[in-house]
Amino acid sequence: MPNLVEIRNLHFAYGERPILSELTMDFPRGKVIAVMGGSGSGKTTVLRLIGGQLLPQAGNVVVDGQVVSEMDTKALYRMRRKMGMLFQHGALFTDMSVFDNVAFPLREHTDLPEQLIHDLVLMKLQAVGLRNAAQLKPAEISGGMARRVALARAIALDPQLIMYDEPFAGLDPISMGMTANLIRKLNDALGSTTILVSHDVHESFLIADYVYFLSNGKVVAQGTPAEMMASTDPYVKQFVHAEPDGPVPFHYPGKSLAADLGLGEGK
Ligand SMILES: Nc1ncnc2c1ncn2[C@@H]1O[C@H](COP(=O)(O)OP(=O)(O)OP(=O)(O)O)[C@@H](O)[C@H]1O
Repeated sequence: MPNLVEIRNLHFAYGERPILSELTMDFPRGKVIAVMGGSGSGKTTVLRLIGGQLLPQAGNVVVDGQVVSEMDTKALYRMRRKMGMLFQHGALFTDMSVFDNVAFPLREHTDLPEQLIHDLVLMKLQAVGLRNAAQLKPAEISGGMARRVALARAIALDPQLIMYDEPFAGLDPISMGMTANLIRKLNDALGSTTILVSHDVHESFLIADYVYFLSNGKVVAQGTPAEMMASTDPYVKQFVHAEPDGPVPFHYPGKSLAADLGLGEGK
């Protein structure tokens, strides 16, 4: 199967509230795929469905040929071991050194001897340029460095699939560029597949092979970054060129301000 992950005709609702509908997406092996869209468009929900933390009401998520909703607990656990995740605000353990943070998944999920864990951790830290920071505590390094440590931790088990949720959030431009390059380099070095949830167009387009745009729980546009840059679709244009006005409304849907102020106009 050329795709490591496939989503087919998926519907998902939180209780009564529909979040994703008729969602079909492909995540080909070896590629970096960006999932973009405005706040609340359902991007994080897609990651949770792929990780099996949420189950769809209809349709399927297939990971490495297996339907996630049909997996038993053991199979789910096996699958998750092959996934590295870097969550939004994915914090480091503050009372542990950089070294111990990266060693954590190895100690938790494997029976490898401590000497081997030591070497593996140093290799991961070397890959993110922080081998010499191994003994520092998270409070002693910058925000950009902390993000790189979190990256090293996410790839500690050499995952087949790496999922990042807003990895650039809160970073300065230099750290952002560095993190983006690392995401691409780590994907290629590990021969893995990367799903990158972000609303940062510049960084995502630099490293992604393919881009999906979500709006209101649906794919509204997809293609290579170059295709998206050239797109005349109003949604894509608004997003790519950061235009404040367009198909994406600024206001959360509901009553009009006039109605709320009791001015009687509309609802
Ligand atoms: N546990 C939950 N229960 C009910 N609704 C939820 C829950 N988690 C998220 N939602 C809603 O689902 C919608 C999609 O959320 P999701 O986090 O997937 O969006 P997102 O595209 O990742 O947004 P952002 O970029 O702001 O993180 C939002 O409207 C959110 O309010």
